[in-house]
Amino acid sequence: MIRIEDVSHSIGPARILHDIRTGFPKGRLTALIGPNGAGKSTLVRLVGRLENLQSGRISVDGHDLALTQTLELARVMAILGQDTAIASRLRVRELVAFGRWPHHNGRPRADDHARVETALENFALTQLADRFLDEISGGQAQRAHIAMCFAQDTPWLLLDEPLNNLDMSHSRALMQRVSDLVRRQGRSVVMVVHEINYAAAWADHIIAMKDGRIMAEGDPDTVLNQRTLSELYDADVQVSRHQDRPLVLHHA
Ligand SMILES: Nc1ncnc2c1ncn2[C@@H]1O[C@H](COP(=O)(O)OP(=O)(O)OP(=O)(O)O)[C@@H](O)[C@H]1O
Repeated sequence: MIRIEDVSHSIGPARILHDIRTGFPKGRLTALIGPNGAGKSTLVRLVGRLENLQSGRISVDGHDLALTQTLELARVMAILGQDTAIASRLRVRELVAFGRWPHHNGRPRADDHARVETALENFALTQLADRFLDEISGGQAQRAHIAMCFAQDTPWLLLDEPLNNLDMSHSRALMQRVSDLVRRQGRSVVMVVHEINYAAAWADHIIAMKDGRIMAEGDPDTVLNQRTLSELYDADVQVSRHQDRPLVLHHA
């Protein structure tokens, strides 16, 4: 479990997170939802240690994040940030291979190469593996970054808006793959999602954030109701059902 205790965060005079106390359950797919600016990315970045913790405590499977070595953390947790614009003169295969670094420290073995090829295949990137990142589309580049996270082969995956730029079929394929990781391999995934029905269809646990606070958390049936969602997004929504899961309708 990832435990988050009394975490507050400020940027300059602005308070971004207010005393967050929550947990991401182990072996589950957790979706973080909420309007733009709610603090979802900031929370994910703090958990992934891309941002320094200013107050409170975060622990991953009992290990205090503040006391964990970077290499050790990279074997436990892979993180896909929102800012994926890295060196564009890198080929797709080279980017995905970075995911193996925490395991081989610069000396890849046959198993590392095999896992890179599997990740490329899983995200339909084999044909693009020798292309440079600035020679592929935004959605293809997004898939390459996700493939790098998968190649890292960690018990925890933190994905900040992984569906960005993905078309419907690749979005569904990603959700299926993530769900497989959770259900068949017992991994734990936390993802920020804007497309609420992906959370409704696939998540085990949902955390709804607004204005730097947690507004609701629980299983999809608990969180995805008309009252909570209307308040969360300041918009009228209807909640129906499809295949025994909530289906959120927000077409005026
Ligand atoms: N570098 C920064 N300087 C000042 N304010 C920032 C900075 N980064 C984020 N913020 C502010 O922090 C708040 C939370 O941002 P954050 O990116 O965590 O929200 P979010 O819920 O992930 O939003 P989105 O859904 O739009 O990605 C916002 O009000 C944002 O304007």
